[in-house]
Amino acid sequence: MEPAPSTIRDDFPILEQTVGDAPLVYLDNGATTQTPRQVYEIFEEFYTEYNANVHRGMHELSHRASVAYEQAHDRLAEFVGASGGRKEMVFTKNSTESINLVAYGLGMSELGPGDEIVTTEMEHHAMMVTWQQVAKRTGAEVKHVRVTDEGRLDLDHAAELIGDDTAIVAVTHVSNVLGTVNPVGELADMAHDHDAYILVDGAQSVPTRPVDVEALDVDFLAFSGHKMAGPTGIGGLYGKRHLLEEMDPFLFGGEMIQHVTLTDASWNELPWKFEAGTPPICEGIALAAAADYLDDIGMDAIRRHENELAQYALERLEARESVETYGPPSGEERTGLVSFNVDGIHGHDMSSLLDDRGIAVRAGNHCTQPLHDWLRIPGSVRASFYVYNTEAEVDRLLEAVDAAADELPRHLASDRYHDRIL
Ligand SMILES: Cc1ncc(COP(=O)(O)O)c(CN[C@@H](CS)C(=O)O)c1O
Repeated sequence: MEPAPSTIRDDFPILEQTVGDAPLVYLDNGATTQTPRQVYEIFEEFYTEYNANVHRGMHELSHRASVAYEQAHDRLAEFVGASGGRKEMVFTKNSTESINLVAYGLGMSELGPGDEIVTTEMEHHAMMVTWQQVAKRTGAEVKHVRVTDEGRLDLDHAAELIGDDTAIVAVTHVSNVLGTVNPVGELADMAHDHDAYILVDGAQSVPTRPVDVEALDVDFLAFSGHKMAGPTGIGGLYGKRHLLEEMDPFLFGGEMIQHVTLTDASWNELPWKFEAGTPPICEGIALAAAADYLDDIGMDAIRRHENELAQYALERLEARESVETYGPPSGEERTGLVSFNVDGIHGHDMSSLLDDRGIAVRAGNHCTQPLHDWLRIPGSVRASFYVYNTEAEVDRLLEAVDAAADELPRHLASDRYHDRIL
């Protein structure tokens, strides 16, 4: 039996507040999700009972912290379907750092002139900028798979681009703007048919649907804890064990070494080789609690709930003549987000008006400027849902969108947000 959002909401006291004189409607989950008591209570337990550094102390507290931190790696490996446990799960700060770990550990060391990196037009800057910089520094060439008019990847174009010169395919699993769910298993087959690696950006998929890295046969998967009901400052990189064994670290220091002389060093075993210095210990332990929390709801139940809310919102937005929506049309499964604009109203004004009504959305380019250039818009308004959101909250959003069309002078750019880069 899937717990209803109403019972889930009891785990998120933050949602019970009012903003201005309206109950909070938090619809910015694509940026970061809220954290249930089952996760934030980990912090009190850790800092009152067993806070200590890991792998360094020969004492009880350090032992308990080390065991919990190590087991958290095993738990997150299990969460994404990795049978290799902690040997295939590196904790990082976030998806961005996970992607950069592959860029430095593999891209910078293995790519050169003649090699090609295939990515897509819908990538977040964490992928877009990282791989363009790898190309600039190695002489490799970046190619971008086109996005169709309906916001899907053009797979025929992908098949054209992925060839014998392709060294790595770097693709988002789910678009944080379009809501599109990309066929990364198919793209992995294309990459492997040409002996290329595939790195998947799972920032918006790991929190919202079942992800099985071995069934998909991806080589690397990046994700962030704060997008999956976990804390900020912790993320993960799944990597096939043999690939991580072959990769060199790019952060050096304590913890990641085995033996050090004045002139050289040998590396620690996986995953510690890639976790230099004191890690985010409690954050990692809390992330395992977040994985437990989401699994208790059920990742397929979350996928269904996300899609249902997105369809509910999209159908209603599509029905409004003054509203333009982005991504696949209603009826086609998507993740729990809808990006849109209301004719003549700047996204920042819309976001400001919604905020006045207690509704938190995001407006801007959502760290996908090339995608917005392709959409020929300066930005978009994005409502993104999670396990605790309800249809009644979508109704609040739509009522406010309708009110904006009447209340806001057209083309008035409010100065409240314009000086902020969103
Ligand atoms: C597809 C995708 N890929 C990478 C990232 C980066 O996640 P970090 O935890 O910040 O490293 C994000 C984060 N997107 C947020 C912040 S820009 C959004 O509002 O859409 C993402 O959506």
